[in-house]
Amino acid sequence: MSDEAGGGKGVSVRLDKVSFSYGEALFAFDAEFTAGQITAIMGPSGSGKSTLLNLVAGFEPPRSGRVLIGGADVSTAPPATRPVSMVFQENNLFAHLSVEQNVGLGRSPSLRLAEADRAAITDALARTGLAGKEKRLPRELSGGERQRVALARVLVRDRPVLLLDEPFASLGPALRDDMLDLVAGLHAERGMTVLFVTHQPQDARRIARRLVFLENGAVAAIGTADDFFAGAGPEAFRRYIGAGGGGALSRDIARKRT
Ligand SMILES: Nc1ncnc2c1ncn2[C@@H]1O[C@H](COP(=O)(O)OP(=O)(O)OP(=O)(O)O)[C@@H](O)[C@H]1O
Repeated sequence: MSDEAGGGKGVSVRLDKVSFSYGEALFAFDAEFTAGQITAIMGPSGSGKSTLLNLVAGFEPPRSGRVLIGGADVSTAPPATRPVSMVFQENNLFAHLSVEQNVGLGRSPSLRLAEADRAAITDALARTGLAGKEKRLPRELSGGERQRVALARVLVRDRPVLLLDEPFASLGPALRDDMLDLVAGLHAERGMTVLFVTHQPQDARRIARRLVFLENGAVAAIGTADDFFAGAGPEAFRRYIGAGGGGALSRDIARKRT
């Protein structure tokens, strides 16, 4: 498991009494994500996992409360100005741009690239196993390769916060493990703060130290992944992952009042 490794370059992410709504769907998030750690965000479909990431990324503005990144209030800051990279399940790439151009966007939105940028892109492509595929278009890649391109872009952007919204959900188990190991390797080297939305318990266990469990648009519990998977999470979590009931709530897992 990778955690607190690297140069400690990650910064904390805090949702301070954030409220938000999509019509009748209400959200109330109050949570802190520790700098430099990988936190898995789990919860039933519709519980608000993507919404939470969108609030951090700035794709949605809070109705009230504050979003703090590295202690700075970014609640009204546009997405492009936030110190954040994000990888989605799909559609991370521009279809008409080559692999190297898609990665280059991580350095310059206008693709005006200096020599140092080009060197960083070449390095990122090598590190993600994409050397030789620089000129291909996204449609000429496999699903796993496309996600590698997205991770190469994360590498060249080098932001202190990485948001992963089920990035490997459509990949098979072995490939998913490879990709998770790649993320863990990047994290070990860069020490960024990672918020990792996943429905897969084994994926959370593989790379996350902490776990945040959402229910009905709010944080229901926070604790270490080890405690959650040792059966100490709330019953709703055990139901969610399909484990049997029973077991007391660990004192190390803070159950949130909703
Ligand atoms: N753009 C939107 N407009 C209106 N409602 C939305 C929008 N995005 C999400 N919702 C609603 O908000 C709720 C939370 O959605 P969200 O995508 O955050 O859940 P999730 O936990 O990520 O779910 P899943 O595991 O299925 O991806 C759902 O009821 C969803 O229908």
